[in-house]
Amino acid sequence: MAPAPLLHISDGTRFGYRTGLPWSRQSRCLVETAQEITTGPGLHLLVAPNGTGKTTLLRTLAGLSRPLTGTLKTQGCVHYFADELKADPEIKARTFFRAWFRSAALAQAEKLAEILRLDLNTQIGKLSRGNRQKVLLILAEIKAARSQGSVLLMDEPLTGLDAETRTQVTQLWAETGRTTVRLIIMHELECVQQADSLLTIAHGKLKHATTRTGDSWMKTYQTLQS
Ligand SMILES: Nc1ncnc2c1ncn2[C@@H]1O[C@H](COP(=O)(O)OP(=O)(O)OP(=O)(O)O)[C@@H](O)[C@H]1O
Repeated sequence: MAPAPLLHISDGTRFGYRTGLPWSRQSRCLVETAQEITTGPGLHLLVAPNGTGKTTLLRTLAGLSRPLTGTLKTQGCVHYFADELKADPEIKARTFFRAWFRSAALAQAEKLAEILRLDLNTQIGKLSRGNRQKVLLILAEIKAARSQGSVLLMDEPLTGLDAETRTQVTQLWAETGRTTVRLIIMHELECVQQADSLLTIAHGKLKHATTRTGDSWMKTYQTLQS
């Protein structure tokens, strides 16, 4: 059996970007860990104000850039999804899924489309923003489910979805895929009933809460930010 997926960030790891010419590179740190952080299978939310470095952090965890200092460890198959679906606008959603999946996986994708009220016969370019996000969400779910232990990193996948769908999706995340580490950047914390932890960036430090403060993750977020 494959080991459980996990995500580990050592204490003192710094995330940011490098500027300047190769012989005079300068590092700009956006966020650093104030504690060692380990997340196992479950739903983990990354919520922080605009411009604090969430996307930079997620891209670094996905291996698309290096941390400025420190070490990261991911165990499992890492899937990273940026905030917008990149696909040929002329193909129908159904054709898109047929290109990715076969048999049982395709049936799961079609089932999920039905649950989320996505019309598979519309060209991707003619879908609304929210409906395009559903295509991305379904792709992510099925890809993660097909791997033996996945680390699923998603950047604002709920943007553009209506309130009912947001609640539906966050419930689905909480109830399914206990073999997947999901780290999700979002701003829509009010729609989350269940999650396993919350990460936030406050004053340049990455903070991690594994239990709720009070009766909501929103309250936990406010406490960590204060
Ligand atoms: N390679 C780079 N070169 C220059 N600036 C950069 C680079 N990477 C990130 N930044 C800057 O760092 C800041 C944080 O960016 P990032 O996209 O990680 O924030 P964010 O928290 O995801 O923001 P938002 O919530 O608005 O999506 C931004 O001001 C961005 O322009």
